[in-house]
Amino acid sequence: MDEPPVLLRQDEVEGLLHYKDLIPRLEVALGKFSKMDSAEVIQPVRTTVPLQKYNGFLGLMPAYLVHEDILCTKLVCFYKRESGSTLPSTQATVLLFDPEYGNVKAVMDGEVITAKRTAAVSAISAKLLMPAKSEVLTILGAGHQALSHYNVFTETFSFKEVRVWSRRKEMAERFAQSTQGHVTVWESVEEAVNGADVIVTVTGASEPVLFGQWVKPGAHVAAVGACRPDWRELDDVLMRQAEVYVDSREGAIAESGDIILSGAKVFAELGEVLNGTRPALREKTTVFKSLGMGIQDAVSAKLVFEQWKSKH
Ligand SMILES: NC(=O)c1ccc[n+]([C@@H]2O[C@H](COP(=O)([O-])OP(=O)(O)OC[C@H]3O[C@@H](n4cnc5c(N)ncnc54)[C@H](O)[C@@H]3O)[C@@H](O)[C@H]2O)c1
Ligand SMILES: O=C(O)[C@@H]1CCCCN1
Repeated sequence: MDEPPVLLRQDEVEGLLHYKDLIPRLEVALGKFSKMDSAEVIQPVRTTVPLQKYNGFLGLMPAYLVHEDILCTKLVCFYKRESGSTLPSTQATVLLFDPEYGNVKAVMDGEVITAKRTAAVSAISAKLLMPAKSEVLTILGAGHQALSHYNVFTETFSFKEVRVWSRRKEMAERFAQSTQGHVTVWESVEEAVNGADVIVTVTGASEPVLFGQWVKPGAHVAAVGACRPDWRELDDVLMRQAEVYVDSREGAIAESGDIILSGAKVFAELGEVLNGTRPALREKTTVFKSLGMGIQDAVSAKLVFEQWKSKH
């Protein structure tokens, strides 16, 4: 307990955190979260501190998984950046504690954890909710989350076609050059999503970029951006015509502009589907509205720490 915390840099976390280990643990954690049992999982809705001067927020994301004895918090700054800005839109650090003594066991980069656990949860949503025969994946946005989503979606599923759109075409082209498999670049969102079975929205937009009239009936949308109550990625038509799933109802009604401003009803949490207490309406148009949860960072951090310990 008196040992100083281990410091794990981004490249170390990258080498220690793998989707095949992460996804099953996230599924267990999401299921436990949705049982709403505070003897099992304690996770307050994230606290946000506005950084108005810089168009951003500091988010504090503590969580305690009681049975697994994982106490963790992520500290994440996120910003709305102007087009062409070279500044990062997210910077995160994760602290893993010894819950008995209260000391910090590890301080680790939170960028890779945020990228991988968010994409992994979207892949869980797609596994449950995308059409049984899904051939076309469209990614809207071409940043960090776009790449982690591309990686886990192509690792987990077999799409025939992967498309990307970004508000700056050169960024979409750069993205397509950086991926292992073939990705086609599209100039408009409308064309990019035409006929798509799965659509991932990973933009920094605060106004809708995806409109319901363009979305194929029965498609699945994993909506990852727009994490403030007045920010949108999806329009009212899509929000009202889709069955809406979330990671946390409490988080969604506090933080999601797409849900609050459209008046859409939340059908279920992903954890409820995993627990079998709410159905996966795969044949309907579905939206998974992701906001991100502290327990996702906690299980990721524990995994990284276990892997690191097994090598030292
Ligand atoms: N749900 C979660 O758990 C979670 C976790 C991390 C990040 N996020 C969110 O995901 C989004 C993407 O994060 P990232 O790390 O990939 O960011 P990034 O900065 O690496 O990429 C952002 C992408 O969005 C595009 N973009 C920015 N503003 C836009 C606009 N107004 N209209 C259209 N496109 C726009 C950029 O061109 C870029 O392609 C952000 O909104 C971020 O807050 C969500
Ligand atoms: O859950 C997260 O880590 C992110 C941080 C940035 C804003 C949206 N949610």
